[in-house]
Amino acid sequence: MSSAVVVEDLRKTYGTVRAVGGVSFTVEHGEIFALLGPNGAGKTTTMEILEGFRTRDGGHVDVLGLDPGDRSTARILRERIGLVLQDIAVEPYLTVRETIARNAGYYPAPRDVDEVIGLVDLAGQEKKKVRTLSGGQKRRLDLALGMIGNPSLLFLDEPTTGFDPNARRGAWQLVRNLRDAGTTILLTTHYMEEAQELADRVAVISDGQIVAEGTPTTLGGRDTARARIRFALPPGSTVADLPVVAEQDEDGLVTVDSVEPTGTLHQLTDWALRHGTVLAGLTVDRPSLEDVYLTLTAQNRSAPERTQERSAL
Ligand SMILES: Nc1ncnc2c1ncn2[C@@H]1O[C@H](COP(=O)(O)OP(=O)(O)OP(=O)(O)O)[C@@H](O)[C@H]1O
Repeated sequence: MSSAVVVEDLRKTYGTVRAVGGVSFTVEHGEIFALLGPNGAGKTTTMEILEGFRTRDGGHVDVLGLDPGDRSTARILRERIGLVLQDIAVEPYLTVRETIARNAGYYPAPRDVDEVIGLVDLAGQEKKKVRTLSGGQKRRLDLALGMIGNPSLLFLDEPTTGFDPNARRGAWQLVRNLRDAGTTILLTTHYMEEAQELADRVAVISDGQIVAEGTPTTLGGRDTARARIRFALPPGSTVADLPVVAEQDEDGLVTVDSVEPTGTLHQLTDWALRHGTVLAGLTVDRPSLEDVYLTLTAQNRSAPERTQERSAL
């Protein structure tokens, strides 16, 4: 079976602003794919083109075997995708149940309304008018509207913004359950933890271009990056006493960067035991997804400035 979404060399410009400058990626059936990127990177523009809400200037796009720019198949596509957008207009004077039931009527084979109310954890709130919902409850209603049509492909644009930590974890489980039941999910998020927890694969988009793509654990060489070993310098010792090269910060914490942490740790713990001391607060880390993301997007942001500096010389 072909991929759920294929994007090749997608381009979109608004006036003089290049929003998307040659983006390519694929989303396989049954996976959760996350687009990460700073404000204005081009995520929403990309999503809107895939959803059929925005025209493209160039490139090839295939969503569930259809071209979202083709008006003749727009209705078929609309029935097979679900949308959770950043700002969904809903009738404020309808109740939660009425809103979900009304949207169910737009699809040929919708999910059961009460089942969906339960899934998004709005049971007990179904008689509330939409205008009285809290921000997080409103967002859960958005999720309900995205999934009521039983879509093959669900677009989630910053799905958990405004959620408290418990609600966020609940929403993550719901999204995983949808994926496990066969729904393909394409999401944007600003929360690295969300991408780490949910995504099978991520692409980082910066200034209209994809700067890295991979699994949350391997993105940007995270898995092979140097490990960072940290601990408190034992009393009476200096960094020069340690058996490896180390740096000490003003709080007394020692940092050792290592390409081979097993051996380095062995040297350090052996040294500590021989000196009858401990490496207090010992931790071993690789760069977090956020570290990698910040490096990737900072490199991209600073590139035009460097060009300017060079040209000023
Ligand atoms: N309708 C529009 N008209 C003109 N420029 C636009 C329009 N929509 C977006 N842009 C511009 O295109 C660029 C990409 O915007 P886009 O909304 O796609 O980014 P984003 O990655 O979704 O950002 P955010 O994380 O803030 O939602 C930005 O420079 C933005 O100002």
